[in-house]
Amino acid sequence: MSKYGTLVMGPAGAGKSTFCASLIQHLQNNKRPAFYVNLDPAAEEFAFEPDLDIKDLITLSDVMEEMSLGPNGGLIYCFEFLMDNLDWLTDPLEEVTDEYLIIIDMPGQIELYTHVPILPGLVKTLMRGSLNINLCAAYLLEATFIVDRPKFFSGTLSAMSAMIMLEMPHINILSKMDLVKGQVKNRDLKRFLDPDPNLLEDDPQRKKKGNDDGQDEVKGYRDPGLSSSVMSGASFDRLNRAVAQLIDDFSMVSFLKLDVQNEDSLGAVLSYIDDAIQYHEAQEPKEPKDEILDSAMGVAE
Ligand SMILES: Nc1nc2c(ncn2[C@@H]2O[C@H](COP(=O)(O)OP(=O)(O)OP(=O)(O)O)[C@@H](O)[C@H]2O)c(=O)[nH]1
Ligand SMILES: [Mg+2]
Repeated sequence: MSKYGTLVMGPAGAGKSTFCASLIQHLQNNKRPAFYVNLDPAAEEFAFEPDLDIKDLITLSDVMEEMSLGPNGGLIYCFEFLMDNLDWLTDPLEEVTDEYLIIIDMPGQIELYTHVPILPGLVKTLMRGSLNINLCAAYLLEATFIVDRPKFFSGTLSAMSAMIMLEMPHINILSKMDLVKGQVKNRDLKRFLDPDPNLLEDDPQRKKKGNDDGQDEVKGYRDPGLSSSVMSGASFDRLNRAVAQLIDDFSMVSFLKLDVQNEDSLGAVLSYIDDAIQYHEAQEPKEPKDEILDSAMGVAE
């Protein structure tokens, strides 16, 4: 029997848990079951109670207190502990049947997705061996990043880094679209959904900074603040262009739009996840048949 799931990842506050909750609600509205796994050992509140919660195994606050670690070191410790106790995760997942969408809510510490080699091992356990879950990564980046173009490319680079490190079906999502509604023209938005390195050349902020720099030079004064002295110089521009070019050369990252308040938007993202994991191919056409039979026999729902 196959199993199906999505691993919801992305930087801190990108909207991962909100997306998980909205997706579960959307699945329920469409009579599809979800199995919700929380792997964030610091998460406190949930719109839907997780079916499996890492806090029943280990909590970040206990680790920080008992091991005298900070939040990031503590999180890595929690994941190492999880990897040493994988039965806690794999045993209940063995029981999950193929109609379920397993939704795994991850923490937001970016080092987990970039350079700590824990996630590839976890993904391998979930996707191979006896569990054999058809798993798709859903990497969220919040749409407000598009206001600051260098920041957008830096976020896109982290998405690409996760794609390369995890080697699994992967979709990237621009979350919190409601926050940029009306602020970006559709034509411009397309250049973010399919990242265009020329966005940096056309950056209104850069042009403005350029002018500001010019004035500073005339006055022989430079603001000692980090943002103007380091983050707007020619080398910073060159670095950003190199990052954008790298992303373009790999041609791997494109984004889907997500507005969690909008059922159509959730439905569209879900259909990409379903396609990536081939969910529908495996489903027995039992429900429609039952419905036809029921209606033929005059059985009320
Ligand atoms: N306007 C708006 N706010 C959102 C949306 N999604 C999440 N938020 C808010 O953004 C904040 C972070 O949302 P979470 O869902 O907790 O984000 P997360 O990625 O799970 O955060 P961490 O687990 O801490 O990394 C919360 O205050 C949410 O209410 C959205 O689609 N639109
Ligand atoms: Mg969260």
